[in-house]
Amino acid sequence: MEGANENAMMRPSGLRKPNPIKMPQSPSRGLSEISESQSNSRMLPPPAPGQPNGLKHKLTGGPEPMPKQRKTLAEKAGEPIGRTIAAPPSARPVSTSVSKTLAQSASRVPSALTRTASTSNFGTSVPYGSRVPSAMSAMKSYGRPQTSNSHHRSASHNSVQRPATAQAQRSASEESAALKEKEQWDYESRFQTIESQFQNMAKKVEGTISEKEGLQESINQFKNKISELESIRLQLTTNNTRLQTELDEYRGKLSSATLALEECRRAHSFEVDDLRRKHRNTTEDLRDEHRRELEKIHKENDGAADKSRKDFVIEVEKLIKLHQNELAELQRKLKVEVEEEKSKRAQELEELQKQWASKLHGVDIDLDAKEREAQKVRGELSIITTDLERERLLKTSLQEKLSEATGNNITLEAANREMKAKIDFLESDNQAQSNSFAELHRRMQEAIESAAQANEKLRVEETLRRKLHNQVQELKGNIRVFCRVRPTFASSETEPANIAYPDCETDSKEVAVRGPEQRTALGNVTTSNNSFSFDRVFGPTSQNAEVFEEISQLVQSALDGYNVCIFCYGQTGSGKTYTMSSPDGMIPRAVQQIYAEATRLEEKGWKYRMEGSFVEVYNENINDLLGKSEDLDRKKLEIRHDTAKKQTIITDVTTVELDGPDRVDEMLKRASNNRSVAATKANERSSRSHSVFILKLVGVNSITGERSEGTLNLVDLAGSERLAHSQAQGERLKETQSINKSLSCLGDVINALGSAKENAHVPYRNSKLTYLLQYSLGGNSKTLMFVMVSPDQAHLQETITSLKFATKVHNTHIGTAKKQTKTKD
Ligand SMILES: Nc1ncnc2c1ncn2[C@@H]1O[C@H](COP(=O)(O)OP(=O)(O)OP(=O)(O)O)[C@@H](O)[C@H]1O
Repeated sequence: MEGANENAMMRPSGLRKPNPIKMPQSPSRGLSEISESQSNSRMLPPPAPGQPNGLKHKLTGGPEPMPKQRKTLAEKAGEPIGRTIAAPPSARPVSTSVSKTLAQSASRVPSALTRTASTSNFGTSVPYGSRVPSAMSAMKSYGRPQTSNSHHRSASHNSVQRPATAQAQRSASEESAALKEKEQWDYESRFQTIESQFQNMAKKVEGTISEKEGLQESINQFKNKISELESIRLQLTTNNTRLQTELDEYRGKLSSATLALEECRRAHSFEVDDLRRKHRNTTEDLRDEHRRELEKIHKENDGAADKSRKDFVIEVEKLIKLHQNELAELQRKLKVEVEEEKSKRAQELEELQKQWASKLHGVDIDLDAKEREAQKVRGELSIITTDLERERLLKTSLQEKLSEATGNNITLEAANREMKAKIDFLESDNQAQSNSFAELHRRMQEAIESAAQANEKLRVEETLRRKLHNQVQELKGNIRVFCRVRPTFASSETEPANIAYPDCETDSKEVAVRGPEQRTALGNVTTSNNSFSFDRVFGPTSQNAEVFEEISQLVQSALDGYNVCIFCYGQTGSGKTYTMSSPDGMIPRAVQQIYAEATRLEEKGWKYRMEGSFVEVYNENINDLLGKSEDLDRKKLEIRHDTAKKQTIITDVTTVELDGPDRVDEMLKRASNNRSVAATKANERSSRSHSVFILKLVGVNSITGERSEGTLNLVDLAGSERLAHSQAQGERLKETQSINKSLSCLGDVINALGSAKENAHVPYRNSKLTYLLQYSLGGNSKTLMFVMVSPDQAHLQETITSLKFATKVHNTHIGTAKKQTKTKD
């Protein structure tokens, strides 16, 4: 039993398990200590008779040597461990199955020989504990489950658990024995480790040997194959020689056969030529015979052919008709299709045209936009070019100025030097200069003060002048009458009337007109002497300037804030328009004077604003002479009165701000043009309507705070000839009637104004003219009437009538005029 245990305890390395201390062992523990390799060695079959272990050596085929007798642990206890491991037993039992597998694998691995060579020295070249990569990889590829390290780890693990089991079984009192036992177990674990390492190495050696065997086997196989191939080669060489001989024989036969064939071919060609010749002759004979027979048949068949031809023609005609019908049908269908196609195409074309047109339109728009952009760019370019040119010019001028300035600078420097010299000179007498400067300053102050006093005096005097002026005007009467006789024309067909100016050298207030001859009942011819007296009489030689001098006082009154009305009365052609609206007439002169006076008054603190409008009263309608000519007699203008402000307003009338004397010329021209356009409808429009030039003057004195609002009305009345004398009819009659009415109303108004009764009714509303001039006639205004007289004998009666009417006006005394002024609070 002990011997069996000893065998079981034998390790593959040949080392015995140390067992110096007798320990009770359990069967399970003994089993756990048996390694796989041990198990394998124990499972080997019993050795055959005559063989040490019953196995044959794989390479040599000889009997497997008996495993070396291993020393017991007690025997090896004194030997060093490293030596035992470094020199493992050369002959190790090898597992047959493993060797076979390795040999088979080696035949598949090309580098097996190399590896075999390297592994042959493994036992001596690989030190303890080192890893051999090739051996390891080989082992891995053969499906070995564990590396030497892992095996080592499991062994270590077992060694740790074992003392714990032993410790559980020992008694607590034998501590020293336990210590010894522990040391012994340490040795045990070390032996186990060494054992497992040995096993790994043995396995590696086994693998290498198997590889070697496999390779040897392969070499033998190759050798066999080479000998086989050598025998095949020898056989083929023999065959080749035989075949070469045969080939030579066949070549000889072939040349003889070729010669025979050539001869046959020649003979055959001769035969063929003969046959061809014969055939040609035969063919010719047959053709002649056939031609003859054909001619014969033709002759026989001509009749039948005619008939069949006719049938054929009929058939063809039928077919043609059928074909034509089909063709017509097809043409009709084709036409319909063509029509449909055409309409379809036309629609498509239309759509395309529309699309194209829209595209074209878009392109046009784009083009326009581009063109505009181009124009804009061109404009900008031209502006830039202009700017550039200007800049260039500026640069040139600046350069010139610079050179000039440089010159000036030099001059100034020279002057400066001169001045410095002068200053140096003057500084020498500085005190005297200062005194004289102070004296000069004092004198200047005195002069300024006296100028201010003078200005103040002037303002006071201006106010006084206005007062005195008004008093003078009042003394003269608020309605004055001037008479003007126009010169006779050389071209005049009538005799001049007998008009005398008795006091033309002195006062020029009287005019004497010798009346027409009258025959008395006794047959005597007498003439009446009509003498008239007015505020002023202007003879035919008088000029507009002279006339204006007299009325300029009234214009001044308008500036001073009075309503002034100057009107011309007289028959057609007596010179009313000439006096009023000619280039040097009253209207332009009045405006010029107003401007001159307004400018003069500016230094006295007055600032004037002037507005002008020009209307006509025609057939009791108000027309705007500064408006559109086509609006004449169509556009209705209304007269409104502001009773509080005593002002007259005409609705929708054109008002022009007269910011310069030239503007009045424009106004007069425009009015004249409008009237001439209207004259095409009714002859001599200016003669048949009253024109009223209205100039509103608003002045403000910024020093005194005074404010004045005056109106200057310059009225050119229509011709005053009597209805009986004018012999007018139709439209002209209507015109004349309205003129006479308005003139009559004017007389009535003046008469009413001159009546002694206070607050007497003044019939302004009876005519448009008097209604328009309501605030310019009467107590609150200054009125001047020009009675214009024709010097012609033919107009004598009208002249006397006009002069009588003027005398009536002159004899009217109108109340005191009131100034339209306001003062600042
Ligand atoms: N003082 C004058 N000196 C020179 N020519 C004059 C004078 N007065 C009038 N005339 C001329 O006499 C003509 C008629 O004058 P004007 O047209 O002024 O008359 P009128 O009274 O305005 O006539 P109507 O009533 O038709 O307008 C014009 O050719 C004008 O130049």
